[in-house]
Amino acid sequence: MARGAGALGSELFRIHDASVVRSGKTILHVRDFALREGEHVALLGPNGAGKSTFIQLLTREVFPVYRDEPPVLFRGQERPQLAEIRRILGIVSSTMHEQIRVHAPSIDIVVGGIYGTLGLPMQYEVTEHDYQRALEALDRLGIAGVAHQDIRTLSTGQARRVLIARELVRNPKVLVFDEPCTGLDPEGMYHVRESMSTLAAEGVSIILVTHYPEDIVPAIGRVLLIRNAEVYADGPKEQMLRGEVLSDLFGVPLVVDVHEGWYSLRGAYGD
Ligand SMILES: Nc1ncnc2c1ncn2[C@@H]1O[C@H](COP(=O)(O)OP(=O)(O)OP(=O)(O)O)[C@@H](O)[C@H]1O
Repeated sequence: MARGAGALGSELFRIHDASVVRSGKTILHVRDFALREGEHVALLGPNGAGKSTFIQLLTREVFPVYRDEPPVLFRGQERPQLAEIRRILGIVSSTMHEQIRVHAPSIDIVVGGIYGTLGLPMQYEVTEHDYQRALEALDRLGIAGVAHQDIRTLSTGQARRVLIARELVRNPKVLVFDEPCTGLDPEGMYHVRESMSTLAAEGVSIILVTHYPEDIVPAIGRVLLIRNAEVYADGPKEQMLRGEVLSDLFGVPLVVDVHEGWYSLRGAYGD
């Protein structure tokens, strides 16, 4: 199995022979998958392939069909505490961005990440230490300067980074980026991809879910291709992100261009 570059820590997740069934239909089957601390992986595939279901298997939001041998393990445990998973794993998604309708300083949104609320928590007393942690998280992403600015007045790229900081504030070991560039303009995409690169370099494991090779930052060395409820291929990026492989995955003729570790995809019209 391919691994990302750099020293890898202990095993975080293992899936073996896991099937998720809905309405009598298998919507995902995973034969073998393991992720170690510090490893980065991208899940790429068409709409409805099973990518989100894969993530929900890891976060235990969906459960596989029962087998005597447990199909999903977290740090070797069959029944981990959900709070333990939540402590080490953060999720950044475009849908969360859509939920931000309040006018609030960015730092309050980040402090909310400590308590699991969207803005400042009502039932807890926020401490000076919480604000300090929030400021550090914003600073890691290069946007400490917007801490006291209303999140609704930020550019899309800045606002998305505030949401990344909201996850980062709990110091997760793994960050899931679920279609993180959906709805962003080029400035937003640039900064979100840059943030993924920065965090990967700092040793946070990145699990990226995407439809686009452009999101797969150079630090991510391993790609799982998901199609028709199965892991169609799992291996080094250089082997997975090839024109003929992706043409087969998406069912249309595609060409892949590579420039200094960044990949892009275009249609092979008339080729
Ligand atoms: N409760 C359910 N009952 C029946 N089918 C379901 C149910 N939940 C999900 N599915 C189906 O399972 C399949 C996999 O869904 P999933 O959301 O994991 O795909 P995805 O690869 O994340 O798609 P997208 O790229 O569009 O987000 C889809 O075809 C979906 O319609």
